[in-house]
This record gives sequence, structure tokens and C-alpha cells, in this order.
Amino acid sequence: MVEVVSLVTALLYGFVAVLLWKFILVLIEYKHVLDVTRHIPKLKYHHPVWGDYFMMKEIGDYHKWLMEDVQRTGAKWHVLWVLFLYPVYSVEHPDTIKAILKSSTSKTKGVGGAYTVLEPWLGNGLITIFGGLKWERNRRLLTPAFHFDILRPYVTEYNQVADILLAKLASACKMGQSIEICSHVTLATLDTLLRCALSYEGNVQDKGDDHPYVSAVKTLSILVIERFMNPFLYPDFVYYRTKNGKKFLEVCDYVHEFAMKIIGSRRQALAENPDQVRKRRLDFLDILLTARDENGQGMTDEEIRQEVDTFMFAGHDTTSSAIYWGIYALGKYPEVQEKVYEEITAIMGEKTSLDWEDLQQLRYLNLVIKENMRMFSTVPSISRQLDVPTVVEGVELPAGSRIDIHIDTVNHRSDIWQDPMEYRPERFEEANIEDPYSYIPFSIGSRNCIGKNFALNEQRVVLARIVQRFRIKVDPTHEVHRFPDLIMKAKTGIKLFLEERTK
Ligand code: HEM
Repeated sequence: MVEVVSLVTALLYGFVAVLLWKFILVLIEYKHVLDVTRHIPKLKYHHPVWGDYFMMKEIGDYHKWLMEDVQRTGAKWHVLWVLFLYPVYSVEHPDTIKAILKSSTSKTKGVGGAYTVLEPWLGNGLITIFGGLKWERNRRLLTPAFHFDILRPYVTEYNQVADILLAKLASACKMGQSIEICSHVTLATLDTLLRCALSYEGNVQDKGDDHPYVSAVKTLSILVIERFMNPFLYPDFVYYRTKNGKKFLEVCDYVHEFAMKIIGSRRQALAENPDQVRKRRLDFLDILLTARDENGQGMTDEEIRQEVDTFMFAGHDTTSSAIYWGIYALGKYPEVQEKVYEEITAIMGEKTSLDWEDLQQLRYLNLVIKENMRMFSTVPSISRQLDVPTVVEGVELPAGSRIDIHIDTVNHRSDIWQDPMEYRPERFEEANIEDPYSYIPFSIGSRNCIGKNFALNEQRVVLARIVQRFRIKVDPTHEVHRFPDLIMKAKTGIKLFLEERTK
């Protein structure tokens, strides 16, 4: 009996000693992190226990405080704390952004990683996949889906989607009242992606939330942000016990099933009649189903499903944000709108839809699109996790450090842009951007946006078609506020008057 007691006591002592040792290691690591971060600029609100995150009421505060500090001090980067435990470095100058993005740094992973909350929905699709060989293989397999030969026929789809959008806008503003445009535009860009990715035409613009897929994608986008903004919901064992956590899984199952059904029936159709592909316009799904890697291996249905969901997530809200802020800017700056109108009239004449060749001539509209995406940063920030120790501004950050890349802040720095708060498309004509890292709406480097040209073409068609048909005016009774979520949203929507130009 005495022997058992001494054995238990020894085990207990051993256990406590291991715990103590681990605790000392954590303290040493913590002290090291404190040393590393000592001279890095901090934000004005910080709590020694709660860190910075809980000091923010909403993600917009983060952007506001960063911007204020950059304007005051010219800082190129900052450090923020998640609780008091671990730092997140925020880079917001071309020099510090370059230090991170010049090599292929991976996506953030694990609890609290910005992309982790998306994983149950998007799996290992290109946006969320950490990095490494699997990302390289999938990126290689997906790149042909964005070749110009594939994108060219999509112009017809953009025009058809614009036909429906314009008809809806025309009928909504018939009574001379202003209308909220964000929801209409978002349905239009989702319609475009469903057509171009899956050749699915489900009348989604008219059905809106009554279409189960539309409502599911909307729900997922909302739930993802809600979780991201609340570190208490990061651990899976907490989140999936909440009502919204359960709902999230349920809706994920539905969207996965929706895509899997289409993938399954297309694979079968292709096997039965491979020639049919050659006879019609190719969509993304055709490319993904027929892509082969260097070992002759194709993608599994599950891999394709993850990429399809990724296109839906990465491609529709982003493009819609760029378009609705673009329409708003045209309403707010009528002289710019008139120059766009003149250019379009000269190119299109009596035609009401645009061809591929027309898109190449929209010189002024291209400047406008660039300025829209600077002023209303479509994707306000992205995240990375260092694979190897990396030196930023003379400070070596350890491998594993989390980095936020603040595209919105760099877009408004007065040491990069002259009068950054002024809306002036001509700025992109006058001076070549000297440093490519100072303007990165589609990110830069190996993990840049694969859908850039797809998104630019869609913006060109929709904006040109709207300006050709309507005179856009802002509603002076409705205040518009930027809200930097995962994409730049408008906090209370955007209300505009649209007058038919023929009247
Ligand atoms: C105006 C519209 C768009 C903007 C501003 C935009 C912006 C971006 C940005 C900033 C990234 C980097 C994300 C990160 O590093 O976390 C990205 C990546 C990506 N985008 Fe876009 N995007 C747009 C439209 C699209 C469209 C239409 C598609 C697909 C149809 C798409 C598919 C992707 C994918 C798959 C990635 C991940 C690429 C990789 O990691 O290899 N995007 N996009």
C-alpha cells in the first residue's frame, strides 16, 4: 500500500514538474515575443489582458484606428494582440507588404486563422488551402479555366445577366423613387458565376432569397463573418454547439449537395458523350473535370466541389462590391459618369450589348474601375502565416507569425497617393505606379487572384451597360458608409436614383 502511495506521489510530482517546465517554456517564448514586438508601433487602444481584438466593436474600428495612426505617424506596420497571448502583425506599406508577399507565404491555419472559419464550406479550395505542393498542383490545374479563350465567350453571359439586372432596376425605379442597389447587384454576380462555373440558369435574379442556393450562400457568408469576429467562437467544440454553428453545418451540407449533384450528372454526361463538350461553350466545370496533372491524374469530385464552392465564395461578393461601389462613385461624380457615357457611346453606338473587342477599348472606364477599387478597397485585407523566420523593417519575426495585409490602408496613404481621399480616375493615367506593391486589389505574387480578368470583364460590361441606359444620381437623403468586412460592404446599403437616358 505504501509503495502504491509513493508511486502515485512520484507520478504527481512528475506531472507537476512537466507542467511547470511547459509553463516556463511558455514564459520564455512570451518574453521573446515581447522583446520582438517592443519597438513595433501599436494601436491606441489596447488592454493588457483582452488585447486589441476585444476593444473593437466591429472590424471597421480596426481599419479606422490603423488609418488614424498611419496618418499621424506614417507607420509602415503595427502589432495587435489576440487576448494578451499572441501577436498579429499588420502591414500597411509597400515595403512591409513586399517583405511578406515576395515569397509564397502560406495562409493562416489553426484556431483563429482567418481562413479556418471558411474550411467547412470551402474545404481545401484554392482560397483556403494552406500552401505547398497540393496548392501548386491545384493552381496549375485551374489556371487554364481562366485562359482568354475560355473567358471570351463569357461576355455573352455577362450581357445576359446585365439584361436581367437592368430590367429589374428599370422597373424598381419606375416611380421615380431611389432604390437600394447592393442586393440587386449581388444577385447578378451570383447569377453570372452559376452560369459560367456550372452552366446553371436557375432564374436566381428574379427568385432572390426564394432560391434555396442563393439564400444558403448568403447565410454562410453572414455566419462566417460572425464567427471570425468573435474569438470565443473559434474552437470547434464551442461553435458547433451553438445554434448558428449547427445551422452553418446544415447549410454547408446543402450547398455541397447542390454542387455534387451538378458535378455528378456532368461527369456522367461527359462520359456518355465526350463530343458534346466541343459543341458548346465550355464552363469552369468542363475544365476542372477534364484537367489532368503531370501524372495523368484528374481531380476527384470532392476536389472539384471544393473549387466550385471557392469560385462562388471568392467570385461573387467581391465582384458585386466592386460593381456597386462603382455605380455609387459614378452617381457621386457626375462629371466622371459623363466621360464614361461619352466613351461608351463612341464605342457602342446603337448597340446595347458589348463584344469582347469592345472591352479592349474602354480606356477611361478602366481608369474608373481602378480608382473604384482603390477608393472602396474591394478586399480590405488578407492574411498570411510565415513559413520561415522573416525580417520586416529590421525585426526578425518567427516562423508561424500571423500577418494581416491591409490593402485598404495602403490604398489611402498620403505618402503614396496624392490627395488619397479625392476620387480621381486620371491619377492612374498620369503616373505609372512606381511600386507594384502599392496597389494590390487582387493581391500580388504566386497567390494572387486567379479570377482577376473574369472580374474585370464583368465589371466593364455591367458598368458600361448601366451608364449607357441610366443617368445615375445619389439619393442625398441616404448616408452611405463603407464597412470593411471580408469585402468592402456598404453599412446601410446604397440608394440611388436611376433615370432612363432616353427620356
Ligand atoms: C473584383 C473582384 C475580385 C477581387 C477584388 C478579388 C481579390 C482577391 C484577392 C485580394 C485575393 C487574395 C486572397 C488571399 O490571399 O487571401 C484573391 C484570391 C483568389 N480569388 Fe479573387 N477577387 C475577385 C474576383 C474573383 C473571381 C471572380 C474569382 C473566381 C471566379 C476569384 C477567385 C479567386 C481565387 C480562387 C483565389 C485564391 C487564389 C490562390 O490562392 O491561388 N476571385 N482574390
